[in-house]
Amino acid sequence: MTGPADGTPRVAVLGGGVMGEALLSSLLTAGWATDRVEVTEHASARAEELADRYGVRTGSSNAQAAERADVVLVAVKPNVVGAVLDEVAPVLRAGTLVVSVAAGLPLAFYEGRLPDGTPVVRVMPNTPAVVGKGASAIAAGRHADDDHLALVERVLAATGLVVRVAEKDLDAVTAISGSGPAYAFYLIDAMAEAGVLLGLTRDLASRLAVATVEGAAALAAQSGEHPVVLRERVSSPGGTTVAAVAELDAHAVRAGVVAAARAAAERSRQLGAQHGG
Ligand SMILES: NC(=O)C1=CN([C@@H]2O[C@H](COP(=O)(O)OP(=O)(O)OC[C@H]3O[C@@H](n4cnc5c(N)ncnc54)[C@H](OP(=O)(O)O)[C@@H]3O)[C@@H](O)[C@H]2O)C=CC1
Ligand SMILES: O=C(O)[C@@H]1CCC=N1
Repeated sequence: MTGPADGTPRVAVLGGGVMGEALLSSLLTAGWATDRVEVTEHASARAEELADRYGVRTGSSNAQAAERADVVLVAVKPNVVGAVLDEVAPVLRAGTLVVSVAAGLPLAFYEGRLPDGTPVVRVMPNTPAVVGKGASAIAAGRHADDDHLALVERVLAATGLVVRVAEKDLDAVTAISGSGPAYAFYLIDAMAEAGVLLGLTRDLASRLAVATVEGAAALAAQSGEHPVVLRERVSSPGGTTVAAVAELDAHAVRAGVVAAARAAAERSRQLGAQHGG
């Protein structure tokens, strides 16, 4: 693995949007010095905002940033990835690791556009990475070895859980953890709205909903018990919870979650076919 004397590879984050900023912030939290990270953005106002907030170099040239980098993190929308790869491919130094968070696009798409032998790793992160509570899955391309995966794990160290998967599983991962925070926010919003309907103030209902979902997730994680067991423990015979869960079943909420995840996985496959062909 190439890298400077201090062992910290130089990273270029291409695309400083929601996910690019999350990765930038986690790199700095993981100990990267500000002069080892740079970000490209084509909107100059956003580039300035990131430079001010994080003290890193920002610019608009993907090629210049990639040329200097040991690790190139692609964090643009799937429909822009092809153009960005065409910009950076001619200047990549041998051994530079390319890492992409784009949904759907297969590793073969990157390998076909980058110099032969370029190591590529796909990552599916999620937005709770911003608070160190993310869940990411990583999959290695043909030329990426264990050291490359270990480096990606180091890059993601401050984002939360990181798991290694086979590429074939990434559409499913995208449907569960990539898009999943939106399902949880949907539930939080619905619970808060219900609280308002029942007469609570919006502020109180929101705080209770957030703390309850956070607490339930922490209990599930720490106890290691099956969610059904944890749900049964909340459900007194003839009590309030069984009455509520019967309504969730009657409204097919479980089937709705399954259908939502299937739709997300299918959309991930479509994005790959649409922009990665
Ligand atoms: N958001 C999420 O929860 C997750 C997103 N992802 C993936 O992350 C990637 C980025 O998504 P997200 O951060 O949400 O999207 P954003 O739109 O927030 O970020 C993309 C950023 O890239 C900038 N950009 C566009 N074209 C270029 C270019 N040619 N060179 C440099 N920068 C450019 C955009 O600027 P401008 O807005 O001015 O066009 C924007 O700031 C996507 O591929 C997505 O699939 C993966 C997992 C989760
Ligand atoms: O909605 C999207 O396409 C991206 C990928 C996973 C989460 N957000």
